[in-house]
Amino acid sequence: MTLDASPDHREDAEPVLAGSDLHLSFGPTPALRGASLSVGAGETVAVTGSSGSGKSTLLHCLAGILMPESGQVRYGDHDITALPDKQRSALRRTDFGFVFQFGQLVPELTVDENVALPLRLAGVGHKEARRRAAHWMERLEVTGIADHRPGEISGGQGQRTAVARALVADPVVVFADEPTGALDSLAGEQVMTLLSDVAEESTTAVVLVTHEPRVAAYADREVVIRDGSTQREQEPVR
Ligand SMILES: Nc1ncnc2c1ncn2[C@@H]1O[C@H](COP(=O)(O)OP(=O)(O)OP(=O)(O)O)[C@@H](O)[C@H]1O
Repeated sequence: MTLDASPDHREDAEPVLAGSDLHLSFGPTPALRGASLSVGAGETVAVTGSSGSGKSTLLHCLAGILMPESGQVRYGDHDITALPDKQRSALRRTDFGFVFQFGQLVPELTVDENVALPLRLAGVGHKEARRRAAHWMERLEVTGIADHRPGEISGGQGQRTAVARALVADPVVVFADEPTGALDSLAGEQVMTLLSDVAEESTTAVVLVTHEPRVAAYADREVVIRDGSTQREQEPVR
């Protein structure tokens, strides 16, 4: 699925992705109780809130990983919540990128193989995948460790590798769940600076879950979630 998401139309354009009035419980535990969030092309939206407030659950619903019990997630012409499993999985592979708290790199593969992996899985040839991976490794400043394995690199290098991997297939939306949560502040700032620069220069929309105000400050907008309900939208405090 390809969306027209020119950066020139960021301000007024339809959101690229919009979840509205999402509800989801895990057994007796309500995780989302009326959560809404939209993100536009080239925009970074931070989801903040205390532990257990529903941030990750909201991200997972927006990304089509979890199905809400009610509410909609619009992506282009689709309601993701109405798509069959197979189509939602395909959409995640082709249109979305993911960065998690612990990079979740494949330990047996080198940095450049990890970055190229989404392209290889999508059937892109070896040479072309390496070429495109090299571009993103340079952009995320991990070229010097291209032939290292995840066990041989620092946490910050690992997260920058994970960001390069999330971006390598030119996703429309990147979902980042506490991408700096396991890093010291300097390494975290480097990851966030690079991620927000890339989003700013491109049409990539970023949904960023964080409990750290310093990380949320990199976003264009902040959505606060409390007890499963999104509270208000605000400019992040810088
Ligand atoms: N798989 C699950 N099974 C049962 N309960 C869950 C599950 N995932 C989340 N929950 C519950 O749903 C609520 C919201 O959890 P969620 O992980 O979305 O919060 P969060 O804001 O991301 O928290 P944190 O900042 O601690 O990661 C919590 O009460 C949590 O215990």
